[in-house]
Amino acid sequence: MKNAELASQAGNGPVPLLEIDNVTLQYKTTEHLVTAAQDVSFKVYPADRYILLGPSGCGKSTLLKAIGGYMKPVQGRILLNGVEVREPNPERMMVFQEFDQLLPWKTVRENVEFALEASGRLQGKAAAERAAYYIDKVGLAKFIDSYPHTLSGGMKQRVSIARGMAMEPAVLLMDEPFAALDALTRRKMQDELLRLWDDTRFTVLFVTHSIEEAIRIGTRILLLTPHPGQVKAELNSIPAAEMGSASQVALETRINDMLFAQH
Ligand SMILES: Nc1ncnc2c1ncn2[C@@H]1O[C@H](COP(=O)(O)OP(=O)(O)OP(=O)(O)O)[C@@H](O)[C@H]1O
Repeated sequence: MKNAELASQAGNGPVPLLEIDNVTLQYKTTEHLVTAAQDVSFKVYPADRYILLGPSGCGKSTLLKAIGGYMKPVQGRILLNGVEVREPNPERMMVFQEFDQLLPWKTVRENVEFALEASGRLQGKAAAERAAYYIDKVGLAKFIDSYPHTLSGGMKQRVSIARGMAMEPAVLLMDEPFAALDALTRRKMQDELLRLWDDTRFTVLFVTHSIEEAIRIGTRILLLTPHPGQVKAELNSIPAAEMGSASQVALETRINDMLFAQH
């Protein structure tokens, strides 16, 4: 039996899927030691849409990299299902902001299949079927045999999301995935992500510096202080039906005040 199940049976309440426990992250360059995040703790539960929100340079991407297993904490631990994260793994798939995450010489279908096969997740017919399923989910069935250079930025980003979701990771890590899109496409992609989530209830950890995006996408929002990032607060977002209402404005104002408060 897994540790998480044991803890749950011991009556310790809901068990986090992901636990960031007192984590400090640093970069060592030849001249400097940069502390990107300091003593950060938070917990992500299954089916959370968990947002890391904070000003530029507060260490959001660095935290995501460490959760992805690309960087080791100098202090603290990162646990997925009770097991310490030590290296990258398909259980923690990343989707980045850049549009050039796809292999240009492979079609949409081949890009998604390749990730499944190279990671050892699925092979052959099973990989092809899984790829087609998620490409359809992101509305690109008609473009399954197209090459990336023939797609718009938003479409390429959809392929990256399909590729991440096709791995059916324990947690999908998204680093400002819509930041480089125009406002209209960005809004459409946000709605699409929420529709996908309604369908499959995956767990997502999403980095943004847009307060509006955090409220729209998130169920819970972690506010980080300016560099080096420390936890300022953790807030619940509002239900989708309240977007555009006075409660959205109130939450935006509250977050804004907290992010720009001096203490
Ligand atoms: N490879 C690196 N080497 C040295 N310092 C780095 C490196 N990457 C990031 N940093 C520093 O770590 C700090 C946190 O950077 P990070 O990219 O995690 O912030 P962020 O909150 O994601 O910012 P943004 O919203 O602008 O993307 C910054 O001070 C940055 O300069």
